[in-house]
Amino acid sequence: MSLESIHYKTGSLKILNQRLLPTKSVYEEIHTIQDAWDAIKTMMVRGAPAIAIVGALTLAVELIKQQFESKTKLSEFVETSLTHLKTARPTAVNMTEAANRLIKLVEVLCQNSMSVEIIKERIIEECEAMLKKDVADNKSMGQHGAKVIINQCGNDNLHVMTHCNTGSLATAGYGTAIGVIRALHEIGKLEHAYCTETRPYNQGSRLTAYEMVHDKIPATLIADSAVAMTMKTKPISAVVVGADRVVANGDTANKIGTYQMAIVAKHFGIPFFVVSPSTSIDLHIPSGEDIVIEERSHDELTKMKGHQIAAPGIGCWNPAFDVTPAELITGGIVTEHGVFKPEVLKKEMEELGSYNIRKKTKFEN
Ligand SMILES: CSC[C@H]1O[C@H](OP(=O)(O)O)[C@H](O)[C@@H]1O
Repeated sequence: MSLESIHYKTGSLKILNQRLLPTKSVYEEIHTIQDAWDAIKTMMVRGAPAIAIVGALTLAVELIKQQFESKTKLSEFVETSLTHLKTARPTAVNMTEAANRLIKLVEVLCQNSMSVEIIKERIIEECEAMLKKDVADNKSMGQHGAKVIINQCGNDNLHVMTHCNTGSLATAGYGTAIGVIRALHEIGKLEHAYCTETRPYNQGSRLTAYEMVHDKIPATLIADSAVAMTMKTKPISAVVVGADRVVANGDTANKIGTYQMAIVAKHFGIPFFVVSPSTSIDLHIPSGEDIVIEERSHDELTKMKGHQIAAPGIGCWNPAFDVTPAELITGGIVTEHGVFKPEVLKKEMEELGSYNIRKKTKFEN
């Protein structure tokens, strides 16, 4: 059975409490928008696509249990709820993309002659559709990514390195960068995967290692500081990472540590791939300098499971993400529509029309 971070049926949402993995597998009920906001903020659920999907499904759960006396009241509730959810974590664009898309939908529907109840049902349908679409997009990226890695790196004996967690625990299932690793494994082309522990939240050691063992994918856990040594001494074919926000010139915000992996990969001539659904692509931001980088609690550095591991009183800086410049994404950006070089991403995505070009001129958080 595949790992699922989200258990949803109409009127009921439960999420796997990822703070307790890998030792405990506990699903928590999400009843309200504030429950979802808290779960996202405290990283009970994390991963750019999963955050947006949990946010949208929470709206669906809230809508199903409420009656609205007017279209205005319904529209106001949808907008207020989604606007709040956008504030939980600033760097990943997926929650913002979903929120803006749903707010636009309810505005358009309310201009129609539909009843409040019909509009409510349409919004719920749109939220629920995100689950299946995410898995379909991930499997499409898995195929595109596997094909491009085989084309660029050889047909077998592939050793692939990844960072953080981008699998079933970061999405509705299958994963983005880990989806490419799964696709290579499924066709017998993956010799070995290497996953970094990904300090300080340890998405790699706690979550990716858990997924690799669960799926019986041959993998080795390494310290973040062992990336260069691993690339020097092991036959690493490619590096595949996820994305929280890919911007118009291809610069990509991803988990802290991605940038230095890209620099080391460049040094060793190892192709570096970003795997990102179009829901993580924000063409409104021209380059990486304008991406808001979340800074998290110093406790994530100074404590581990509540135990003090750093001298009390030490200053800390804990950015949760960094920005990899497009020129270091040497393999390409893998999307559900295909693989694009960073320099043509904006043009290709606009031509595909798969991206809702938002009309706002100001940058969105
Ligand atoms: C497909 S998940 C994308 C992205 O999200 C993760 O961040 P976090 O665990 O803080 O939510 C990580 O940056 C992944 O690459």
